Amino acid sequence: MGTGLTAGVERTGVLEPSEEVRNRLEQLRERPIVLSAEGITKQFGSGKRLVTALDDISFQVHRREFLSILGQSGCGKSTMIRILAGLEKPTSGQILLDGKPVSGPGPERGMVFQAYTLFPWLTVKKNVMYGIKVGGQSSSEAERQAREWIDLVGLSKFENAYPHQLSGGMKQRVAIARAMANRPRILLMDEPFGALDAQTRGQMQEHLLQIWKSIDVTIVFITHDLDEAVYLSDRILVLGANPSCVADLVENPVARPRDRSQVVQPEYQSVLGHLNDLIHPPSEKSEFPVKIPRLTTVGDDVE
Ligand SMILES: Nc1ncnc2c1ncn2[C@@H]1O[C@H](COP(=O)(O)OP(=O)(O)OP(=O)(O)O)[C@@H](O)[C@H]1O
Repeated sequence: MGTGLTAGVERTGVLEPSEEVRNRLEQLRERPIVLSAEGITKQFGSGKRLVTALDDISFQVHRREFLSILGQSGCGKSTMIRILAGLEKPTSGQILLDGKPVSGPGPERGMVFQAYTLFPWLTVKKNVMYGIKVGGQSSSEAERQAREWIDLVGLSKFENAYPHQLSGGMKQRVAIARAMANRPRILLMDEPFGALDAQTRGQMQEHLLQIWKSIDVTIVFITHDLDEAVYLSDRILVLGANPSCVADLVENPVARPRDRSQVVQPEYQSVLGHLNDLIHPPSEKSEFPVKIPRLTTVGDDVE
C-alpha cells in the first residue's frame, strides 16, 4: 500500500469515486507536500516496560488537504500529532515541513486539543489576542485581528465573556479562533470535538468545514469517530494497534461540498464499512452477542 497520494491506490471495499471526485483528488495530488512523516517510531519507557506507541509510520500531507488520522483508543494518535507539532520527539524518523526537517514547534503549525485550553482568567477577545501579541503585534492591531477571527467563528456577541460563561462548543470555537489567529499554515487538531454532545459536534463539523473552505489552511485531524473522519476528510490515515502502524490510507470517494444527506449514499456507506472492518476486525466482533442470564419473570410479554 502506498502512503502518499499515488495514482491507483488500492481501495478494497471502497467504491470508486465519481469523475468529479477523481479530478479533485488528482488536483490535491498535484499540490505541494507541506508536511511529511518519515519512518516515525516512538517508544516510551524501557526494558519490560517498553511501549512502542508508533512503529515506522510514514505519510504525506498536501497543501489545503483535510487529512484525518483514525484509530482505536491507545493506538498512538495523540503521540503522532504531538510529534507533528514538535511537542514530542520521535525515537527514530523525522518530520519534514516543506521538505525540510523540523525538530520543535513553530508558528506555521497551530494546535487545537480536546481539552479546553483557554486561559480562564482572560475574556474571549483577550484569549484570541494573546498569541497575536506574543507574535509582536501592537495591542490595537491584535484587537482588530482578534475581532476578525472571533467573527469568523460566530462569537462576536461573546467577545467579552469569560470561558466559564461559554458552552463546550463555544469554547472550542474560541480555541480554533485562537489557533488560527497566529496564521498557521497547518492546523493540527487532536480530537477537538470529542467532549461535545452529538448535536454540537455536528454543528462544529459544519463550522470547521466552512473555515477550511474560506482559509488557506491544511488540516490534520485526529479522531476515533469513523463517521466524523468520512464526513470531514479528503483522505483518512488508519492506524492499527499493537504496535501502531499504518493499516490503510483511504481516499474518500464522497463528493464536496459535504452535507448530511450524503450519509446514505453508497460511496459514504462503502468507506464507512471499510473503516469499520479495519478498526473493528471480525475477530473482535465474535464476542457478540453476549448471552445474558434471565433474572426476572416480570413482564415476560415484553418481546
Ligand atoms: N508519556 C507517556 N509515557 C508512557 N507511555 C505513553 C506516554 N504517552 C503515551 N503513552 C502510551 O503510548 C500509547 C499510545 O498513546 P496515545 O495517547 O498516543 O494513544 P491515542 O490513540 O491518542 O489514545 P486515545 O484515543 O485514548 O487518546 C499508549 O499505550 C499509551 O499508554
